[in-house]
Amino acid sequence: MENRVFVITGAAGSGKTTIRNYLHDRYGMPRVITHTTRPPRANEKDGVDYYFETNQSFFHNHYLESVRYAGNYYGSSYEGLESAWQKNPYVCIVLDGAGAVTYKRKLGERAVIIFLKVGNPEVLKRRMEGRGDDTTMVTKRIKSQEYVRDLEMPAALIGHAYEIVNLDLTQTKNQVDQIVSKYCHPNGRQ
Ligand SMILES: Nc1nc2c(ncn2[C@@H]2O[C@H](COP(=O)(O)OP(=O)(O)O)[C@@H](O)[C@H]2O)c(=O)[nH]1
Ligand SMILES: Nc1ncnc2c1ncn2[C@@H]1O[C@H](COP(=O)(O)OP(=O)(O)O)[C@@H](O)[C@H]1O
Repeated sequence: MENRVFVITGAAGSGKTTIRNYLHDRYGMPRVITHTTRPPRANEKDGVDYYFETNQSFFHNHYLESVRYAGNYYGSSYEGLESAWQKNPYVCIVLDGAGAVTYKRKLGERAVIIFLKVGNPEVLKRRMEGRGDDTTMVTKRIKSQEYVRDLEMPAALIGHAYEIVNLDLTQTKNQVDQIVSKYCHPNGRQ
């Protein structure tokens, strides 16, 4: 059985974390935890949501890829991916658009990319506020070029990624189920 990493990408508030948690809860896929210098949100825990780093400690890790997003660093390590694959051949990770492109380029067929789209930026803003994000952070995020870039699927992924419009969550989960069923069969064969 070939290892796969389901990469969930899209703009802030598009539902990436929600779908990552769905893949974990419904299919038992381990979540690859990434590293960031962004301060934790009120409900976030170190080692669960992210490995929270300082501007110094961030650079002590060995990254498969890393990016700067809205003024903070984010990176995913080879070790994190390998250790998730040791637990299960199917794992999931949340990345920005640039990270998703790098995963596709480096991992080829082993990276299954799902781009979540929400056409209306007002809906995204409401979702970020609704989950309790700090208002100043939301304003900064929306002004960042990375946020604007991730509203659309990266050109390099067109034809190499699945796109789901995440408005109705039940429909989104059904579409995710259809994608997963192409790779994971109940009897364990691909
Ligand atoms: N390339 C890359 N992007 C990451 C990594 N970890 C998180 N991200 C992305 O960084 C962006 C900002 O994440 P976050 O601050 O948690 O905000 P959120 O998207 O509003 O939940 C999101 O697009 C995440 O998918 C990583 O290791 N590498
Ligand atoms: N289809 C949906 N309809 C309404 N709310 C949603 C939907 N998908 C996710 N949400 C909510 O929107 C907020 C942002 O989702 P989240 O998964 O944290 O996004 P991201 O990780 O992409 O920033 C959360 O409060 C989440 O519960």
